[in-house]
Amino acid sequence: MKIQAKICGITRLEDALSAVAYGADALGFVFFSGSKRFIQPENARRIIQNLPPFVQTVGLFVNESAENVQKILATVPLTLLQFHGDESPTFCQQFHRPYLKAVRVQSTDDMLHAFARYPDARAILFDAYVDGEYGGTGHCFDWKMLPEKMAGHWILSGGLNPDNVAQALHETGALSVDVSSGVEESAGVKSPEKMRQFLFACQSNC
Ligand SMILES: O=C(O)c1ccccc1NCC(=O)[C@H](O)[C@H](O)COP(=O)(O)O
Repeated sequence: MKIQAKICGITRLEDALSAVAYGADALGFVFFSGSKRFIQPENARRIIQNLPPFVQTVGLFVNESAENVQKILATVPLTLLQFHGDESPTFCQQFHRPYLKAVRVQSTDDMLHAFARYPDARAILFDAYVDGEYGGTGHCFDWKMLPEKMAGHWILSGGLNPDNVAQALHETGALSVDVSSGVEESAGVKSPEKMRQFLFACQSNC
């Protein structure tokens, strides 16, 4: 099975084009003003307009107001929404768009409950829990916490990089991965070489 990979925290067109050239399936745009990778909606729109048509464009939100999510949706052609805060199922559903729900993992129960709580999510994204931070931390969670059987689609995230992604895929059986800081030169600036290595490792895992 082909491993699907999302490169998150895109802020520059050249990074988006490199990621796609190396085989990324999805690009993430962070609309959370507390992030070092925040992108203005107009800039995200300009980048997305220059992408080939079949690349998924993921808009990432953290406890944003519904009004602001709607405003961003009116400007930016997003194919998927990613809710990375404490959003309720009702909140996530109201936009009538496919969505991912991120869970910052502290226990196996957290993961099992997420599938029950967000049954209509396209996938649950499992990320590391770091106190006081919502994401993009560069930390892994303990993959041993992953349950034997998942109730739906899921994405492995948190602290992945070119050096550990093959091992992560091998140990967890993940079919979809997400990375941000592990393929960066500095916050919000991606490294073409790290993205190439990361995506090559994913593709070699088929
Ligand atoms: O990337 C951010 O700055 C960020 C900030 C607040 C909430 C979520 C954020 N990123 C979400 C992602 O999907 C990241 O790719 C995910 O957290 C993994 O990040 P990393 O451990 O740096 O690979």
